[in-house]
Order: sequence, then C-alpha cells, then structure tokens
Amino acid sequence: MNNDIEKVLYSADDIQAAIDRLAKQLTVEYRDKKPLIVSVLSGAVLFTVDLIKKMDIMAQIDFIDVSTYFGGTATTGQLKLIHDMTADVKGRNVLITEDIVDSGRTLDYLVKLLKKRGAKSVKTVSLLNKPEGREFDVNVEYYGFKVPNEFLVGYGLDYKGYYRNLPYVGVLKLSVYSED
Ligand SMILES: O=P(O)(O)OC[C@H]1O[C@H](OP(=O)(O)OP(=O)(O)O)[C@H](O)[C@@H]1O
Ligand code: HPA
Repeated sequence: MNNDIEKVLYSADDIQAAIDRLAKQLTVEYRDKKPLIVSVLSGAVLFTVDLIKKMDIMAQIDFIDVSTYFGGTATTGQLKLIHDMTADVKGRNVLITEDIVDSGRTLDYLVKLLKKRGAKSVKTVSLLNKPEGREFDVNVEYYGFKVPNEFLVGYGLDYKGYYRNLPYVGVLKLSVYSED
C-alpha cells in the first residue's frame, strides 16, 4: 500500500499536532455546551476518534452516512442519506466532524438538514479544507490544513474504498489510476 504513494503531504506527526491544536480550541469553545458531535461516515472516523480523545469536555457522539448519488453525469451528483444518526438534534449544539471539505456538497446538505431538524447551532471541524474545490458556499469554522487541489488519500480518505488506513495523508502515483 505504501508503495502506491507518490508523496506524503501531512505525516502522522503533523496530523496529531493539528488535532492537538483543534482539540484545545474546541475544548474552550464547547466547555459548557455539552455538544453533540456528528461524525460523517466513513472517512471522518479516524479523525473523530483521535480528536474526541483529546477534548476534555462532556460530549455525545453520533454518526451519519451520506454519499454522492450520481443519477446521470458526475456534475449532477446529489446526496443520499445512507444511514441516519440516532440522536435528536433539537436544541443541541452540533459539531460536525469531517475528514475533508472539498466541493462542500456534503457539508451543505448536512448543515441544512441539521438546522431544519432544530439544532441550536451547527459548526464544523474538518481535518482538511480544500477551498479550490468549492462549489457550495459553506463555512468550515475549524480545520487542520488548507490543502492543494489534488486528490488525497490516507487517514480516512479513500480511493475506491482503499488507503483509508494509511496513518498519513498523501497523493497516489499516477500508475495506480492507470491500472484500473
Ligand atoms: O465536499 P465534498 O465534495 O462533498 O467532499 C467531501 C466528502 O467526500 C468524502 O466522503 P465520501 O462521500 O467520498 O464518502 P466516504 O467518507 O465514505 O469516503 C469525505 O469524507 C467528505 O464527506
Ligand atoms: O481529495 C479527496 N480524496 C478522497 N476523497 C475525497 N472526497 C472529496 N475530496 C476527496
């Protein structure tokens, strides 16, 4: 698996240092708010697990799974709710955890959904933020790294379901795509 990587952008140590910083900020922001942390399956799981262990606050955790549904061409991608969360968000301070915000499509869908369900506040923490990919006007209140407009894998990010378990974030060799 490591042999398929062209370059490492963020090492395991870089990632943990960013998570330390984010966890400190979030501990201050959410100290008395008993937030509901909503992790977006599957990519955000690694980040969420590492982050919440470093947040010294009372918080509940839930999971939601949405995926891009391509009815026709890739540009008409719509989102489909694959697996809903179980908690009632009404009146809650919700913190969405993401591995990456790219086009913003997933986050736009989730923020609207959670607000419609009556959340008191909805904010987002993402390990990675790719502003050059943006197609939807979304806010990422907290993020670890602003990343270049490249397809990234590792630490939750996948290519065809693989590479999520890399402890770092990197770029695949071109040969991996041409093997398909
Ligand atoms: O800003 P966007 O363009 O919406 O991209 C970001 C989303 O894409 C990835 O999820 P994906 O739908 O690939 O599912 P996964 O987490 O299971 O890989 C990632 O985990 C984000 O949720
Ligand atoms: O760069 C990416 N890599 C993997 N999955 C993604 N989903 C949105 N952007 C990306």
